[in-house]
Amino acid sequence: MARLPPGALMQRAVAGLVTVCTRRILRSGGYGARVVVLAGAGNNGGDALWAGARLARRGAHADAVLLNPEKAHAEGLTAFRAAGGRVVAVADAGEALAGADLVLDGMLGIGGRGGLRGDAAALAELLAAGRTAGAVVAVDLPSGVDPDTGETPGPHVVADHTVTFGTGKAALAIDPAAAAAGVVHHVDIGLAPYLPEPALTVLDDADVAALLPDPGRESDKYSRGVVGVLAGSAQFPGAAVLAVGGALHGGAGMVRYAGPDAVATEVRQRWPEAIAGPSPDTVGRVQAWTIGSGLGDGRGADVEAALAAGLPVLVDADGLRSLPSRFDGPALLTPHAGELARLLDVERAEVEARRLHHAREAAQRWNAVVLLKGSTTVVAAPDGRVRVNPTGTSALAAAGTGDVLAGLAGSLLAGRLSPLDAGSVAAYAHGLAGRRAAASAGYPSAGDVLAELPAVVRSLRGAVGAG
Ligand SMILES: NC(=O)C1=CN([C@@H]2O[C@H](COP(=O)(O)OP(=O)(O)OC[C@H]3O[C@@H](n4cnc5c(N)ncnc54)[C@H](OP(=O)(O)O)[C@@H]3O)[C@@H](O)[C@H]2O)[C@@H](O)CC1
Ligand SMILES: Nc1ncnc2c1ncn2[C@@H]1O[C@H](COP(=O)(O)OP(=O)(O)O)[C@@H](O)[C@H]1O
Ligand SMILES: [K+]
Repeated sequence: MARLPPGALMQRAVAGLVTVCTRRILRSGGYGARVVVLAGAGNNGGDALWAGARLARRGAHADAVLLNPEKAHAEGLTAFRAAGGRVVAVADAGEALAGADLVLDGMLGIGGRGGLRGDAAALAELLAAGRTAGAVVAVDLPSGVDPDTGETPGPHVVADHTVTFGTGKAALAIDPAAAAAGVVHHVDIGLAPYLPEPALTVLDDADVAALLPDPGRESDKYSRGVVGVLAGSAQFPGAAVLAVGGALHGGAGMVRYAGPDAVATEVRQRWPEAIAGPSPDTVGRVQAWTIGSGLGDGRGADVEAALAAGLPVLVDADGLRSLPSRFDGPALLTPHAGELARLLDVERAEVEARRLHHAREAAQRWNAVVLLKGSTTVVAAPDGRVRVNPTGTSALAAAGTGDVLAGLAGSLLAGRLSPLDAGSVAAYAHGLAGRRAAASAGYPSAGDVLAELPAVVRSLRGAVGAG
């Protein structure tokens, strides 16, 4: 803002917002459309009023509801009125919304804190009650969500689309706020050279492709990394089969399974390429351990033996009951919300409401990377770096998919990825496998997800031309 004429950034944002509305949402391109602008007192309201003005100039019929008429964005309001826009009282908002084709939610943007109050909350309530048939387009963010955490501290707008400016925001990536954003459209307003290091990042195909291990010409099965899997039990033998399956597709040169004979037999039957032995001490040397999926109770000594090796470790599920007070080597913990709630002694709902906060807190407390699973997978490192996985799908909400993820991420650890990279790359590939599995199986099982991993890895590696 300091380097540009006043209002220039806002005009860039507004131009992008109007383009999305006219090209992607309003079939008529704006002409004849009924637009309702909900405008708060800040610049978010300014964006929405300017957009309303531009749409009115294209032939839309535009109404604006001002939350705080004395403090409304002055230039935006003048432009809106000059273009033929009409200001309606909050009390008449219901009628205007009922006939709208497009609602521009400009109540609150990145300046909002603490959920909507008063008239703003009442307007969000009208939208939630289905009082408009129009598309709800949030300007920058759905009003009322917390911009930087993905939390929804109170009433908020639930949008069909969000047009966001300059850079992504945590609220657009992390549930529950992200669930309120609908389809997200990014508008570049030229901020990139001036932005600081991001507080969190979202990987894309090319990032993941660059991180995936690439077997060199002179690699052998040991140099590619050997992963040990301490998982499964008489009660949950399938967890061992699925975790070993995930591990076999994550690039490690060998998978060693440690567990009871009966389970090892099932593992070998499904995966003859896996090596098996009864315990971590006897199964042979590894470069990383995946510990815990379906392990059940009473294997504390085995867990301790695997942890004592001082190698990079992934700890999942039942293994999370035997954590040391702090890790001093590379560690990746993969709890779901219920498991993290137990670790932190809070309610599960609290973890789901504040995913970023709780993942960060656990990462600090255990000095480990924490991959919190669920509708948004958040991977938080103790040094403060956070990655949010963009590929998740509720198709993964099926028993055993977590075991596949644990094996896959452990394999990447053995391939010498850092816990942050291993966790975020595994979550990314796992999400894509879930999507592919849903496309072919409808309601995929964990086995279906596992079966798609090779195609996912092949296509990601193809993205960098790997052989
Ligand atoms: N930065 C950029 O480069 C660009 C930014 N741009 C745009 O600016 C937006 C940010 O604008 P902003 O900073 O004026 O804040 P904004 O989101 O309008 O909210 C502040 C107002 O809300 C009020 N308020 C707060 N909490 C509330 C609550 N819970 N319930 C009710 N009211 C509440 C608060 O009142 P106060 O607390 O001060 O009394 C104040 O009046 C950004 O999201 C983007 O759209 C673009 O133009 C492109 C360039
Ligand atoms: N609603 C959802 N949206 C996206 N992913 C989900 C959802 N629910 C669960 N998942 C994913 O499914 C997997 C389930 O793992 P987990 O809870 O450990 O199950 P299990 O122990 O049965 O394998 C995780 O990768 C998690 O992120
Ligand atoms: K908004």
